[in-house]
Amino acid sequence: MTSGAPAGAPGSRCEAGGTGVTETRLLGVGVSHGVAIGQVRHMGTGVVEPPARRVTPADAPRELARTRRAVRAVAADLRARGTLAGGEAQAVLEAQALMAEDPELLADAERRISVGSGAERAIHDALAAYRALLAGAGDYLAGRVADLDDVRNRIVARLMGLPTPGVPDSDEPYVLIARDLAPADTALLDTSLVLGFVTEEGGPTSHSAILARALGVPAVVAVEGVGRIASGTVVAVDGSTGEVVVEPDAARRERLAEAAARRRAAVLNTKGPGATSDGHRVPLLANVGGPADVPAAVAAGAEGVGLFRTELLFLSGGERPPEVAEQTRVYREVLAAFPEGRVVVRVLDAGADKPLAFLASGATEPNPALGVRGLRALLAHPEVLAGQLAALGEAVAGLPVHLEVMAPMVADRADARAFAEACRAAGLAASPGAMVEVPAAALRARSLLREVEFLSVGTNDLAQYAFAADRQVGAVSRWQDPWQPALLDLVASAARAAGDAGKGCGVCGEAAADPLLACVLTGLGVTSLSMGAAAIPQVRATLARHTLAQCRRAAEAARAAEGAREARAAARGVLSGE
Ligand SMILES: C=C(OP(=O)(O)O)C(=O)O
Ligand SMILES: [Mg+2]
Repeated sequence: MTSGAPAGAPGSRCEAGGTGVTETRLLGVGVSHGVAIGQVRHMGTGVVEPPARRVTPADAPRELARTRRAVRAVAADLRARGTLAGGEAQAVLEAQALMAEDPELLADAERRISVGSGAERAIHDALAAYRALLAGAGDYLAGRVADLDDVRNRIVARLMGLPTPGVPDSDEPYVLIARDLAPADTALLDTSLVLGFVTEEGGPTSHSAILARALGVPAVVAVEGVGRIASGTVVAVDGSTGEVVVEPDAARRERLAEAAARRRAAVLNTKGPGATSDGHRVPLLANVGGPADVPAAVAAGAEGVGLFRTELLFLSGGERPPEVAEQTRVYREVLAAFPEGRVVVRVLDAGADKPLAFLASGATEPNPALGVRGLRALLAHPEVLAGQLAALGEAVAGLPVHLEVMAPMVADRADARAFAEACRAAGLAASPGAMVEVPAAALRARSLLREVEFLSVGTNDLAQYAFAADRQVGAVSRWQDPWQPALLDLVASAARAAGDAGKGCGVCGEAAADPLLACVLTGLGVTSLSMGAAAIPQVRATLARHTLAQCRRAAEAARAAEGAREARAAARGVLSGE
């Protein structure tokens, strides 16, 4: 058998032979690290096509009542799943429940019933119209189509008396394959049975990917043709390289199992603060969305919080921002969990994929990701920013924690100055910082650092804007790969400027959760890494195996490569070969 280096674009297929056994290797995008080997089971999310049953006007009230009951039951089920799952998943499931309960949707179904459609057909067609609107919106809304399809399948299945689509029944551990995993399912995956998962669609920042990392389950997304693998077939999933090997031969299974055991042992044996093997400190921090995420961060040994996404608090608040007292309570809960630690709170990042009615400009934006979002929205509504900074000031009073505050979507020095001035005006005793998410900010980091005390690179958005590749769209996931050398160049520019200014430059995007890339980022001069808690132990272990000089050489090799796959292979070559 010849394994060879991964070749081709994500989703490409190659045969490998050599010992008489033929394997099929599929390539996707590895989004959650680790290796899983096991039998395939498919997610039961096939579209249920309801019959075009005609009903008489006399039956219409009964059909409408059935529709209402089904919608209520599905929304309640989604909320119950959210309560069980907690954290980031809960907000996603709540959003799905709201989709199901949308009054416009019910009104459309009612219209269809009144002209003779049965309940299941009416809701199916009403959701199809809604879906077409979302898919055609050409922006972040298109990324919600999978969530909407899941809502449709659940309501239609309930009306037709079919089992709820979702995770397959199995007593044996398995590798889950799906077109795209709906949040309702990933939230409740039994990690003792699900060895890993593979999806045909999705990208590194899709819900499936984010939730897989939160669960600590190996995952590969954007694997073309994976839906055709028969149930029961054994596959090996490598969430680090993005490889899915169908019917791996004995030698490969052994190699992968050994590598997985080595990684597990390294994780168990590496404790303490983040550092390279020669003692260069790189604090490992957690990304949190609120107090619910804190226990996992503490358990993983996070040295603090590098990104507190405050949007969740605002997204659940409805028409108005949450009261200052409520904000203060929530912030204090997170701050109190890290005495003597560092907690970086990001002020509200609204707009684009996180729309909030009370911050909308009123004008419809043709491309919200390039519109009034992040800091731009806050500067247009200074009272919201002032309320948040006031709440933070009250929350930190008397606590020994080292609080830092940063702004999302800073584009230039004027933005950085406006944010630093707002912090000063609020009398907040916390260092102000700027997120580097816009290429202009990375290129002119030096100028931003005249206004703020630190930088934090958000690689998710930085990749989106550097490559003009919407982070919600699986079809452009190749450009969202944080190993893209152009992205590494931008990170290097920000880190060098911060180093020259004697200030810190962290990374808090998903890139920091990739253990190999964490070494490369360290080599580029990044001074702290913040990630979902589940990734911290593996990143700590990998960093502890390499010196700073090795990390620097790996960074140089990656930047010299022509593409993301080549960059990863080059860095791997340097780090495993030395
Ligand atoms: C950390 C980031 O912010 P978010 O994912 O919340 O937009 C990023 O863009 O990398
Ligand atoms: Mg961002």
